[in-house]
Amino acid sequence: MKKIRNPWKEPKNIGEYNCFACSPYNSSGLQLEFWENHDELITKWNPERSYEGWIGVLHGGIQATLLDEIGGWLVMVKLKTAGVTSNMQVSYLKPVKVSKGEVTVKGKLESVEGRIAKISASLYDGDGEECAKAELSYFVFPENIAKARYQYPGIDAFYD
Ligand SMILES: CCCCCCCCCCCCCCCC(=O)SCCNC(=O)CCNC(=O)[C@H](O)C(C)(C)COP(=O)(O)OP(=O)(O)OC[C@H]1O[C@@H](n2cnc3c(N)ncnc32)[C@H](O)[C@@H]1OP(=O)(O)O
Repeated sequence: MKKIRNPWKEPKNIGEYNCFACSPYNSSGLQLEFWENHDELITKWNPERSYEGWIGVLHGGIQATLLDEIGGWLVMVKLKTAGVTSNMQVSYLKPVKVSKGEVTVKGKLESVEGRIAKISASLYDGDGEECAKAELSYFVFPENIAKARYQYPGIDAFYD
């Protein structure tokens, strides 16, 4: 698995880079990191009880955030541009027990039709069981727009 570099992780971005899911500077956020494994993008995250909905169960909104974020980074790494989520459908298959520890989220590009990228993503609990999955549509911007408006730094910035 290849580690993906976070191109915005620079002290000069403190206070500016606040993504709830991926900013290392957002103390209220998930502070996700990413890896690439062939056609998949992967993140791992250790839930704490403060992210529960029902007792002991990871809140479904947090699960949706994890599934959405893997899509955002997949667009940046695999399609080499930036996009925004235009649609996502989540299926919650089994409760994610916080006590089972680190969850793993994997995303994969399914297709690109015009400006819409279709992405599938799955969330696995600490036992490796698939507990949620999503079908995502991302509206993908041309690279020049991504660079001009979305701070997209270009693909080389994601690799050491
Ligand atoms: C300091 C460092 C910080 C770094 C910071 C990093 C953060 C790193 C996080 C990454 C990971 C995020 C992962 C979370 C993902 C979400 O959470 S995204 C947020 C949730 N989603 C949204 O907010 C989307 C809301 N929906 C929409 O904006 C619109 O419905 C959609 C999806 C853009 C589609 O709209 P549409 O009307 O079908 O499309 P349209 O208006 O034709 O085009 C949209 C825009 O693209 C432009 N465009 C499209 N195609 C072209 C083209 N070929 N040429 C030029 N312009 C074009 C259009 O001009 C238009 O621009 P504006 O008019 O808005 O200025």
